[in-house]
Amino acid sequence: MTNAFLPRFSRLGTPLSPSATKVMLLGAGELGKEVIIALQRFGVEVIAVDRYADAPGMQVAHRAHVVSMTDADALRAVIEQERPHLIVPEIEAIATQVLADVEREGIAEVIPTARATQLTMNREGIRRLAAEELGLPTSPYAFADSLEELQAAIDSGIGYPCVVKPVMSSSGKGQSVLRGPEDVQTAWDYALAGGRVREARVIVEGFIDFEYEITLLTVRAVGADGTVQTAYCEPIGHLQVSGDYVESWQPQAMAPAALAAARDVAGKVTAALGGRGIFGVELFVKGDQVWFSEVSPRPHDTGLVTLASQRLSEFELHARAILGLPVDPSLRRPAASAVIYGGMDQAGIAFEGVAEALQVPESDVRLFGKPESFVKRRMGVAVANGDDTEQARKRAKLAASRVRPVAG
Ligand SMILES: Nc1ncnc2c1ncn2[C@@H]1O[C@H](COP(=O)(O)OP(=O)(O)OP(=O)(O)O)[C@@H](O)[C@H]1O
Ligand SMILES: NCC(=O)N[C@@H]1O[C@H](COP(=O)([O-])[O-])[C@@H](O)[C@H]1O
Ligand SMILES: [Mg+2]
Repeated sequence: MTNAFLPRFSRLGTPLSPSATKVMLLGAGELGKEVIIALQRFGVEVIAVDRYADAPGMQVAHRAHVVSMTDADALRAVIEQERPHLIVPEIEAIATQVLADVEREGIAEVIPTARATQLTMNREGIRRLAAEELGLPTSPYAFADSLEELQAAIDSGIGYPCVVKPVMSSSGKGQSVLRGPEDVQTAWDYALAGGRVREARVIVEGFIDFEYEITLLTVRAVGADGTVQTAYCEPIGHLQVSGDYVESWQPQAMAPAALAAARDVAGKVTAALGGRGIFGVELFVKGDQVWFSEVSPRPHDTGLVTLASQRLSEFELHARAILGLPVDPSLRRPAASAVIYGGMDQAGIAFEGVAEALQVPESDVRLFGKPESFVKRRMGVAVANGDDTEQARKRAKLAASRVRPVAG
């Protein structure tokens, strides 16, 4: 399966002509926007799909469709209408059975594989694969379908502190840390409200008292000998607030043994998911010890830092890998990223202070162009280079702080 479609890409077509190499992005947020730009630099014809109009990626794609991607019939219809060669999921909330069907029927290749998207959209799928099939170190965990089951799981081994998350959620939605029995009811209610689907199922994880956490961007791409090979970017350190990333930097210094363990875990989990493309492997680290947390079979938000740090950003690496082209994961210069939030609930906001932000040495700003702002919606990011990550972090934070969202 992996190589079946590759011969098509030994040549790249002309967009909007019969020879076009056509790629459909399912999800067209800030990460997809950068992937689309990278694909278009190779003359790929790109179709962006998302649940709302004027999503960031739609603004740079050849065509766009507004589709509820969790609606299997609607998703199937847009795929049949467009007939892309490659389907590139950019978010988790997708009717993944449709992806499995179109892959099996040979209609399109799914990046990295339909199975990878199915396993990672639900925390249970990826956690059982990693811990039970691959034997990778993870936090202790259990699944629960009711408040009583949750309490029983905590009492019979997970203990406190622990973390409760809906099995289907992302960006920290519905997630909370429990310090004692008094927190269980609140955590359960919060998880039910924050899940992506109306499913009352949660994972409860033992709290890992890590020193730092990283994203290890791992690329599976076709090498010179025609087989898929694995390449690792330098580790990305990041800071999360309420389960959502606010700052990231690269490289994160690691003890050699911890780095080796991190690569080992990332290599095993990405090999099990298969296919081509970039993966964001999330790991917790303490000393030489490494725990697998989760993996995105697509570019990772903390990887926005690679826009400044690497010769090829994670988005360019993804584009190359999926097209069967060679990759280079090397770091160019230490860098950091800092998130710019909307700060208000309003459509069509504006941004002041960009000129002042760009006065910061070696800085850059990306404004995603999301049509509607929410207080905690990520609307942009500042990135900056430095002689080391400490300097880069200071610069990125300073640049981000100078960008002021204002009512349009
Ligand atoms: N078991 C744990 N022990 C300690 N910290 C944890 C644990 N699980 C999650 N966290 C913290 O919460 C953050 C978010 O968790 P996780 O990645 O599982 O959520 P998510 O909703 O999938 O977020 P995203 O979609 O942004 O990756 C982690 O990066 C980490 O900082
Ligand atoms: N952690 C996953 C992640 O960062 N995904 C990125 O955020 C967008 C959704 O943003 P929105 O919620 O503001 O629409 C997604 O489309 C993707 O680019
Ligand atoms: Mg995560």
